[in-house]
Amino acid sequence: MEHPTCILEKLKQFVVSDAPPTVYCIPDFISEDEESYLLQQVYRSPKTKWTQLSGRRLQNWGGLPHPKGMLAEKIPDWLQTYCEKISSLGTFSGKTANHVLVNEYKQGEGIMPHEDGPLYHPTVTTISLGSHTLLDFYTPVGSLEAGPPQTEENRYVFSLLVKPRSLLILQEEMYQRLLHGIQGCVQDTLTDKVLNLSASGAQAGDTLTRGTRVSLTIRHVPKVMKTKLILGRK
Ligand SMILES: O=C(O)CCC(=O)C(=O)O
Ligand SMILES: [Fe+2]
Repeated sequence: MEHPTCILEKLKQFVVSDAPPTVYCIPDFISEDEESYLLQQVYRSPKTKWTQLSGRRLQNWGGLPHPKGMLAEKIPDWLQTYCEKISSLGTFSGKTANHVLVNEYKQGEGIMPHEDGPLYHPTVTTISLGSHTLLDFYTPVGSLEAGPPQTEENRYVFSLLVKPRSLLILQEEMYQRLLHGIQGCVQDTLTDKVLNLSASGAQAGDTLTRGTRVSLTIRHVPKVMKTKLILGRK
């Protein structure tokens, strides 16, 4: 097998050079057949795996991350394959991803700007299925770059066009400092604020209509509990 750092070196061509360190956008990371297969598996999961939130629904695989440690649960083979494939790129400092969030956004749905936080290794990797989206980035509240006033609009800095079948990798400043979110809209009109326009074969002024997008957010949770602690027992 190739050494992970050599692979990460090869991935350098996919770095979005106008963005802060570091974001990789890797087009066609999976084939159309893999995309169909993964969608089939997502929708074949038991209904009870879904949690409905406002503006999206999700499946959590691998356990619930917790400051005291995640009680690890087995990740099904159809996801484990991709955890291993992505980890073999060297994305998690030699560790293997052990947590997957499946998010489903219907047309017009999104996710509020947020940070992924300290329970994860500071790398987030995302495989997109079914539709493109625009991932928007924001400076944190209280940083001096935006405003005043510190409205969401003033804190907005740029977007990335995330295509179906692509792999997105965020690390360092892109993970640790900026917030990310997805506007709940039906159409995206691309502007020069989309930093990976040309690399994704798009142009400012293009209008893209969203469909249902399913994303696989694949991460590594460093703190894992080996055994279940039985709390509150007398
Ligand atoms: O759907 C996406 O690409 C983003 C998901 C996300 O930000 C999260 O689950 O924390
Ligand atoms: Fe996130």
